[in-house]
Amino acid sequence: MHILVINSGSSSLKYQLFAMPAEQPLCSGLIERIGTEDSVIRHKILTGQSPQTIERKESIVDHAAGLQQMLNLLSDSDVGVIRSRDEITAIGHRVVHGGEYFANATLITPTVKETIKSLFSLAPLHNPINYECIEMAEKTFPNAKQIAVFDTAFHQTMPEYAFRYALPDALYRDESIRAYGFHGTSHKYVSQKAISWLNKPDASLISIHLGNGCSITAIQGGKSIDTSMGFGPLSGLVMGSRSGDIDPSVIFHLLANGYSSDEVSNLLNKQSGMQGLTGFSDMRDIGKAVNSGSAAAALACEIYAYRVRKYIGAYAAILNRLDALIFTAGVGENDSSMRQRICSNLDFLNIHLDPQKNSALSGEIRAIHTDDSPVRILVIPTNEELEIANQSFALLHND
Ligand SMILES: Nc1ncnc2c1ncn2[C@@H]1O[C@H](COP(=O)(O)OP(=O)(O)O)[C@@H](O)[C@H]1O
Ligand SMILES: CC(=O)OP(=O)(O)O
Ligand SMILES: [Mg+2]
Repeated sequence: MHILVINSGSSSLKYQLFAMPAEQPLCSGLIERIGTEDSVIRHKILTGQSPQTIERKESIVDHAAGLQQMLNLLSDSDVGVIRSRDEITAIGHRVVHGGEYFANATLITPTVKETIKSLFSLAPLHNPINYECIEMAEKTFPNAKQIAVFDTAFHQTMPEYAFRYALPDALYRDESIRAYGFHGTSHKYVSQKAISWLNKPDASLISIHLGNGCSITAIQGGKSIDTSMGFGPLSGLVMGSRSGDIDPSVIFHLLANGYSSDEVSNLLNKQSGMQGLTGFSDMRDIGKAVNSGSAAAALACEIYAYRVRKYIGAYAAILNRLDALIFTAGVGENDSSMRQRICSNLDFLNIHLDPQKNSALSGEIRAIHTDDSPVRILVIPTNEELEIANQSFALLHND
């Protein structure tokens, strides 16, 4: 059975086609910097003796245009890996916000689509794009089952004292205002890898997902017990273009000074974070700016790392034990200097990074702590697509 997975993030679109249940990837792709002049599509064909990569640099204006490119490549007469669209049995979609409605992978029906739509305002960078991808996939693959896997699902195990805000009770009871948490598919995938690596099912872990969006999760015995994103994917860590934690008083001040609520939302979601501090949202551009002596870029990196360190301290306290830190996603997997900044001066928590191991490059799971570090530090490449394919396969087989 072939399952196509579509993972649309805020600035990227990732996809993989798997032969299931073998978990064999047939092709995969990544479209980055969507919405900019220098978008890149990297499409990998994995069916031959050695992988073949097609790379194209061109302006891809939005996720729909990216998805169309992917669909053309999948069934291309030269490089395509499927002959007919009917070869695809199911499409697994990453959907960011499932509110309190979805704790598991779900078959997409018109009612499910309406619910995803009703959550647009809670995840404005994500749910509308996820919805658009679902509609395009339904039109292109009318015979395939469409399945949604929600970022919020893994965090449904958080205890009430962690997911409730100190707001009037009615706001939770009547309007479902609470923390939901995001990147759950990624935190689940990498924490299960860490548990296997440590051979410790009851491990206390802190999973640090640093992509364009960033979040950190405390995990006890394979379950999320707290996470830095909340009602929407805006709180917590400093991100590519999102502010992370700020005092809500800033919002009242802006509203009182002529900003509309849409303008405040745009400011906090798209013009803040590293983008606001440096003019760049991509950590590779920020790294170049630091190397060429930009004081603003260096300060922004300090702010970014400091926020992560504060959360590591907080989560070590609530876990009351720490077996491993996990770094994952675009920045977490690739940016050794950011990992170094984050892990410096954490000796009090028994976290000791080995600079040499940290700077080694590898696409595999790897340990970067010193030999005598009581807390392990792991870099684990996330694979949200494989996790979504597995959950979709399980749903179709009622496992
Ligand atoms: N080699 C690298 N060095 C530093 N940062 C990188 C590198 N590769 C990717 N990144 C960062 O990863 C971010 C994207 O992460 P990713 O997890 O793919 O994001 P998302 O899924 O949120 O779109 C980019 O914005 C970039 O800053
Ligand atoms: C929820 C979220 O922030 O997702 P992404 O990192 O893919 O933008
Ligand atoms: Mg992502």
